[in-house]
Amino acid sequence: MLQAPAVRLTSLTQGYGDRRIIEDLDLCLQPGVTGLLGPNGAGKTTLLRTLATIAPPQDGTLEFFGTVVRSERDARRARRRIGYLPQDFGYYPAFSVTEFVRYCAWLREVPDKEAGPATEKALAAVGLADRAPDRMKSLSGGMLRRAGIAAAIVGSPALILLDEPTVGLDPAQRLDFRDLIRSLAREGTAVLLSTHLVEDVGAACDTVLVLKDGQVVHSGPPQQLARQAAPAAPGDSPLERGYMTVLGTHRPARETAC
Ligand SMILES: Nc1ncnc2c1ncn2[C@@H]1O[C@H](COP(=O)(O)OP(=O)(O)OP(=O)(O)O)[C@@H](O)[C@H]1O
Repeated sequence: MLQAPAVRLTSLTQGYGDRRIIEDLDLCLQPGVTGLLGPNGAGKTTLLRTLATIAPPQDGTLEFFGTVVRSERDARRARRRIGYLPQDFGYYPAFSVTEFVRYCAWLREVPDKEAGPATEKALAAVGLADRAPDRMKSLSGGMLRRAGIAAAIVGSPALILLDEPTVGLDPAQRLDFRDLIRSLAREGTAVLLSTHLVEDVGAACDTVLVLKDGQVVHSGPPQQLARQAAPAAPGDSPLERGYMTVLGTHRPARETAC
């Protein structure tokens, strides 16, 4: 039997008040790493917040692992399986790194017995085991970001939403981060990675979505995006040129991968 996709959006409309940011969007996410590229203001964060069930859709259907979200109760149930790293995440400065990640595990209702080992595992995965007892306020910007990544992956959620997770990471940590999300994907996790770093997408993603004005204008493997590159398109790599090319042409394409 075919497995239900991690996420299925049908005719999603989302915005702020009367302002529509995303309109009539269909989208399907499978296990693996999906990169989400798009210019500033394209609607990436709006999409991630919707998938994190922070803001209910203005219209359309949101489905996780085959179950449609129809109520706050459904949303809460879905949230147990979703790890989310917002672009700007809040934390109590006086919390230790362990307390912060454990608190995020508690918010996601990771069972008490599992929360301790899961916290240790998540901190080890982002290379922060040695800073576990330190206060959050003592971390550097890149370390804070890694603590946020640990909070998103703690308890092994089946769907992980990451909003610009590699901002502030040094090159070695970015390479480790790519390894981390690839290994999560191998275990069957669906990872949605919103980023402006095209090379992260080329190195770590199975699929790339390009969002422009709230519409998916390209969907497919990174190699396919690279093949779109027009000879005169700006960029330092085929993938960057392909990205710039599809942004320039803006052909709305329905995402129908599953
Ligand atoms: N809370 C809000 N209230 C009103 N408008 C908002 C709000 N948050 C975002 N917007 C608007 O929604 C649009 C999409 O913003 P969003 O943050 O989703 O884009 P993005 O693709 O994540 O951009 P960036 O790459 O700059 O992070 C923008 O025009 C933005 O001004």
